[in-house]
Amino acid sequence: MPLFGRRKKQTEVAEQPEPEAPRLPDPPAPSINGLRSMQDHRDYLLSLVEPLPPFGQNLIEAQGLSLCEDIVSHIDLPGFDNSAMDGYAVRCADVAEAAEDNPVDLPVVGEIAAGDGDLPPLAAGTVVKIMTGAPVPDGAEAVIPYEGTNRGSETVRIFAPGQPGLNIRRRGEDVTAGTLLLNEGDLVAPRNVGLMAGVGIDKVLARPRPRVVVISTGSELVQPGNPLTGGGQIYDSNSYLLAAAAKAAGAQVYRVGLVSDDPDEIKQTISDQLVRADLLVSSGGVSQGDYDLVKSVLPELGLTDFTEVAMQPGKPQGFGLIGEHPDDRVPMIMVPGNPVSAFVSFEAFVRPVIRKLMGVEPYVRPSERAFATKAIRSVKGKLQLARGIVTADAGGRRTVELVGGHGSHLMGDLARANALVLLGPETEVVPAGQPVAVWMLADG
Ligand SMILES: Nc1nc2c(c(=O)[nH]1)N[C@H]1C(S)=C(S)[C@@H](COP(=O)(O)OP(=O)(O)OC[C@H]3O[C@@H](n4cnc5c(N)ncnc54)[C@H](O)[C@@H]3O)O[C@H]1N2
Ligand code: MOO
Repeated sequence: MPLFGRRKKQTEVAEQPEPEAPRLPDPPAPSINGLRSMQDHRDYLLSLVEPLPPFGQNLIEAQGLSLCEDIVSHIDLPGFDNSAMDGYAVRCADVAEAAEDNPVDLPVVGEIAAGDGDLPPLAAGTVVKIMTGAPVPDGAEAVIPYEGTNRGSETVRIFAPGQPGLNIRRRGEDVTAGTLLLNEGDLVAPRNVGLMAGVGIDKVLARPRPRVVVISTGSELVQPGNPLTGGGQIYDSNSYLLAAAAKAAGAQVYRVGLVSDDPDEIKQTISDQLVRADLLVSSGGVSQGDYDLVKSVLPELGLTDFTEVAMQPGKPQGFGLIGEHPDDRVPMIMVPGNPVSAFVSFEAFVRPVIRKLMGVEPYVRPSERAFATKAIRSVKGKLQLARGIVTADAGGRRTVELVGGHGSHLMGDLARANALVLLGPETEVVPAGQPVAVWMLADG
């Protein structure tokens, strides 16, 4: 029997490709003069963060948060018929003829205070004293306030008639059991907190406030409250500015403050903060300078994207997903150090990301319209975010005037402004009387 020789299979050693180093998804291509547009950069950052998972929040904590459930009342409000006035609960027939010149005397058979229960019905020909909020007994049809009586204790003299329902707040006239009070996605306002407490709810499912850690970098920086000891020193305003803005946007803020231009200190500080951050925000060190270390050091801590955006101020921008483990990476937005640039970058990028983490739409501040009182000049080729003061004229029409110059160090002018004026890359001049887009900077 022929032996069919079997070729010994050659063990093929498949070439293993080098595992690809993890990196951020491809950023958008430059679209304006070789730079990335503000919208593209913002959309890119928004695509890289997800809303935080919701959990049960105490009512007070929930104020300002976005609900992740519908809220239904399980009780009626009011929960029972009750008196709207301090006075006497009566049967209408007993006081039908009562008037200033024809008082009616009736025996007072008891007193009901707010909180009392198990009440006997009101017998014909009698009244009962009743306080505001106290339950109205069966049989009583109206409440005559003290002011329409002689306030008697054993017997009361009544000078006014009462129609059925007078001064009685009916069970369920405000809210009935089963009513939808709030929808998933609604923001919880203080009055909603009151309503939910009023129907007995103490916890709601909502996304938490993002924990935002704010760091400013720069060896020239001095903590406010301390003296400036050397020439060239300045106070760290950015960590305060960014922390305050993040707080106003709804975040829970940890202001770490200043870190000097030392690579190890920057790395150590950022690594130490990861554990308590849903978002890191740093200022400074993202431009071309020899000591702009954020840009050179951060790639060692995670996946980063440094770019230039076609906007002024706020051109140099950095973003990262920081941390070693893919599941644990924390987003970080690195804004430029000039204070106005830092603030404008906050409005353009950090605020939308905070809102996405909170699940609060719209993520982007809506542009509104205001009419230039004087001609506004702009620099072509970049989106200018100039500082402006918006006022309503006599007819209620919004007008806007620029405040200060274009310099991104002009903090005084920024503080005087109440709006950012958006002048597109094509704009050279907006003639007086023409509309421009503005972001109104609501304070608080
Ligand atoms: N050769 C180039 N130089 C610069 C460019 C460029 O394209 N080429 N871009 C300029 C622009 S635009 C900006 S914006 C800044 C951004 O610089 P950095 O993000 O690297 O910021 P720093 O150099 O650290 O600081 C800039 C400026 O801001 C002051 N600063 C920084 N931190 C604070 C703080 N916490 N509180 C107050 N003030 C702060 C700092 O002292 C500098 O004056 O780069 C331009 N240069
Ligand atoms: O971009 Mo810088 O922020 O113009 O001053």
